[in-house]
Amino acid sequence: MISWSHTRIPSLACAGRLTWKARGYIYANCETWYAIRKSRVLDKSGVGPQRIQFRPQLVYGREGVRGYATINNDIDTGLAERIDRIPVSRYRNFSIVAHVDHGKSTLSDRLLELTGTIPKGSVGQFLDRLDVERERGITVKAQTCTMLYEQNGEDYLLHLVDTPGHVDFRAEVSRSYASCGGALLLVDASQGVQAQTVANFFLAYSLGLELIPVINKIDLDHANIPRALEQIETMFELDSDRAIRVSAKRGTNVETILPAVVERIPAPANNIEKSLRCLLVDSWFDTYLGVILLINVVDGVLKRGDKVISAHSRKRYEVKDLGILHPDRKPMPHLKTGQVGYAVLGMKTISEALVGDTIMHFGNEVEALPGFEEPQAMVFVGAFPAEGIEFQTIDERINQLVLNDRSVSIQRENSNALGQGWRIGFLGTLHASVFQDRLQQEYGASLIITSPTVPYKVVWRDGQETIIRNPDDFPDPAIQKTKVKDLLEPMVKAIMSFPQEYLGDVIELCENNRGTQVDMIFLSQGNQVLLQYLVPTSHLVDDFFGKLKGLTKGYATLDYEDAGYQSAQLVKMQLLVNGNSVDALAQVMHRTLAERRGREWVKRFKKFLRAQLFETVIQAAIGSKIVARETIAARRKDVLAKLHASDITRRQKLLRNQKEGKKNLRMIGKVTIPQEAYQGFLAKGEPN
Ligand SMILES: Nc1nc2c(ncn2[C@@H]2O[C@H](COP(=O)(O)OP(=O)(O)OP(=O)(O)O)[C@@H](O)[C@H]2O)c(=O)[nH]1
Repeated sequence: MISWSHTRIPSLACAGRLTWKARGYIYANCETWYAIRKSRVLDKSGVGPQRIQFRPQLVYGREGVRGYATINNDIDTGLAERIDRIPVSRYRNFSIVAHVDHGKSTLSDRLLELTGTIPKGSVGQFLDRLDVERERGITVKAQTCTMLYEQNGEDYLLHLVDTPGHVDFRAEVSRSYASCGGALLLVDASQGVQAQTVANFFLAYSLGLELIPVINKIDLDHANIPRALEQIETMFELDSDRAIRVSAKRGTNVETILPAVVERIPAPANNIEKSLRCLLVDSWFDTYLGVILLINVVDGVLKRGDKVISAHSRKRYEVKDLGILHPDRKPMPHLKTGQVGYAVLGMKTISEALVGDTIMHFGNEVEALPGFEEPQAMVFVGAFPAEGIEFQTIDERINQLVLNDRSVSIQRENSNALGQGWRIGFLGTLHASVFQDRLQQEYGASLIITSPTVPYKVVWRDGQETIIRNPDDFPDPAIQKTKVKDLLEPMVKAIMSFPQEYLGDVIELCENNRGTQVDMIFLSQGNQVLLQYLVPTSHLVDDFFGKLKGLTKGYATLDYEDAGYQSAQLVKMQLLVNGNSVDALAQVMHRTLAERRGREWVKRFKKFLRAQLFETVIQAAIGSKIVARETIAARRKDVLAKLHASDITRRQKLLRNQKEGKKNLRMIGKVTIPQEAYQGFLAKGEPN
């Protein structure tokens, strides 16, 4: 019988020579795993490599096999000197931007292979390191990688950023643009320009980035290269003759990309003599090292042991470690102007690392860099532990996850129906579902998640403004009458792209969702339409994209941007069970939707609520006004079961007593709402 023991191994930074008994699993984080995979794994006699199996989170070997892997954490002086010899004029910082699934991560893999940064045939989509990214095939976090590229006998230092394509993660894209001189604008030849290609293009263009159009997936049978070329020319006014045609999957023609990068993307400005200014681009938490920062050295040189100060918090730190991501952390003696790399300053919590902050030399402080706007949560949900799960356990888990996803905002909340929980804010619905998946995947936690809600704004008569993230906090009609001046709802500008034949249906969908048309452009000789509508965010998060895809047989793509607040007739609808409000289910909505939704709600909740011993009344109410009502008859206990059929007086007495008893019950009794009723009501399906 095999008995497995569990051994934790130190992370790369503190590991020198790693030995383990392969009788047990060794848990390793992704980077350590990759380092082990690359290092030679030998058995005791040095014969190896042994049959060791690798998976991202796990390294394990056959029973009885002993082995060791050597992980080198010293500075690779050869590499450091090679990088040092490269002048800043031969640095190129660029990102790959595209619509979802147009092949950014696949192309990144090819470029990493071409430059020898990763071995050929590595695990696909190398820069998508999170499990959830691999499983869903989407990039959630922007990833940076340094590559060395030789051309005509000269070395170039390239910094590549693989950005997420999905609109929820747009903040990641704009942050990564800040350290880039240009971008590869990737277009799938079979799909052509899509909504997010347009949005990403305008973002890059507004920042003055040099764009190189790349047509990908030319290997596909249904690739339509002329259409893609025509679209980039008419839409973006980019010279289609200079577009590069590749198949990232097969590697066809990808070798022409890097020479174009070298030729067309400008080097970062050379400010090596200036005082140090590093822009904090990203941060993440490592159990062993604490907070790791991704920095862009805008001016000067940052060295190990340097004393630095944060422009934002004025806290002082010492540089404990720094280096490049190649693709894992490779320690270096210093990072120079134009370089993008990691730094460990000994920060204990992620809240110390404010993205957009400027790090400067202590005692030589200069003007801070402009920084970034923090992305605002666009959708909120209430989350509550399911029955049998401790609040404290999940609380720790959720906070751990938030450590690595700063864009998630979290606050504790209390519900009369579901107990203690959290109100969690996300950048969008995909972001919310990715986060839930991560929770379930990484911790196996089960949660009850309430319907998504958007942040409404209340303007009070005294001029103050409040953002309402929890529908329960929305002012009641009585308070509105006396104290509220205006109620506003958040809006988005939705950009949709789809074949023209669906135009009528899509316009109807937008109008039904209280949309206002902004613009309409016909592309590809009128075959493709680019439609822009102003839509309330609450409608967008209510599966607008799902409905759009359904109408267009999956051909439509959607992108959106924040369009501020607009005055609206808003009401809070509550669900009452025997007169008691179920706070976790309250929702704010437009007045015109209230009656229909109210009727749907009470019908739906009735389906999931089991009959009680007394009559149960389910109502949808706006303030004191009831808009819909359903009744569940009392569950009748058969009090006559043991009675002889002919005993009529006794029979009537028993029934009379039962009726009386129920009356009392109704007065004092509380409806027991099982958690499955909430779960069922909030989920999309029907009861079993
Ligand atoms: N046939 C073909 N498929 C490709 C090519 N490039 C990428 N793909 C496939 O397209 C799908 C999406 O590729 P990814 O590289 O994950 O796309 P992405 O743009 O990084 O996706 P997000 O990170 O979600 O935005 C994968 O199934 C790839 O295998 C190509 O040149 N030819």
